[in-house]
Amino acid sequence: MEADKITSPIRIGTRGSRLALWQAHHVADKLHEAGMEVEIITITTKGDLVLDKSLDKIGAKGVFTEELEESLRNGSIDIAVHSAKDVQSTIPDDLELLAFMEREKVHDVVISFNPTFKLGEGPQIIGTSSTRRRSLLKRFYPDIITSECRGNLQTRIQKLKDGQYDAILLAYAGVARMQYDHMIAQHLSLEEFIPAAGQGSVAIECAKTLAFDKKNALREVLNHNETYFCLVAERAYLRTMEGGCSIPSFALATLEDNKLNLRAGIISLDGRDLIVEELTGTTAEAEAMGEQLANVVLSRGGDRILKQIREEKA
Ligand SMILES: NCc1[nH]cc(CCC(=O)O)c1CC(=O)O
Repeated sequence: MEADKITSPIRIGTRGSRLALWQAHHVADKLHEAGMEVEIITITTKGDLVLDKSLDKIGAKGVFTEELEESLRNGSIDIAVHSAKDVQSTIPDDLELLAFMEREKVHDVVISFNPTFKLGEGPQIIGTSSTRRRSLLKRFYPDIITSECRGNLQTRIQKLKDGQYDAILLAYAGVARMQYDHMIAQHLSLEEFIPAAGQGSVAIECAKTLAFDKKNALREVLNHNETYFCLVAERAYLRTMEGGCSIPSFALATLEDNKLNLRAGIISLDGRDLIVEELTGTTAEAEAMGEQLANVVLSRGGDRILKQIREEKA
């Protein structure tokens, strides 16, 4: 079936945060350009409701995805749109990731109302809810005090405005998409702050039972091949590390001249123990590279860090 032969509107399921809606509209625009009718359906997830707990304490996997996945199963939506970073490393058997959209810049940024703010200059309180960012801050800026900062981007920026922190750390992608660029005080280097697997890309999920022709038409319009291979590698790494967002692991794949490069690692919660390894291969090896690199990281001390994190959390 060609795109122009799909007659009923594609029902796009999304969370209700402004960033989620931006992503859903981004998908809708692409499908529309390709001649498809679309409908956006907003669904509230547990991650949107429970704002007083750190993500690693809510515990359940897929706090931002569960309700959307239920809607895919019962057929009330055709596709679910997620920040790729928020999608569990293993998705349920009856669902599949249909596409990864072209990535935005992948790095983290410092957001502050003080335009001359720089990390590490004097005593500072930094808001972040990510164990990865917290651990990396402790390593590279040992004098910094980190403080929980959850909620959607608007909520976090409001907390910053209220004076709860001197600055907060966010992914550039969300900041750019919400047009908060003017509040960026510092761009963090990819050498030190390796992003979380999937950061900056939008993932499209569907039920395996979605009509074959519909899947093909959607994939054709929404998938970005280069991004796809990078995310396959990063997500294979995450899965093999037994990731989940509570583990401070990170992975960044890049593709240049048909060579896939994967840099990934893990850091202890106190920031003292950092392991970063790197691998180069072909796009056909993306999945295997992720698995292999995870095993290298595990064998070079990653298993020790994971064990220590599990003990600290227990
Ligand atoms: N877990 C929250 C989340 N999921 C995706 C993004 C940012 C945009 C992206 O990486 O696609 C964010 C916020 C952040 O980390 O700043």
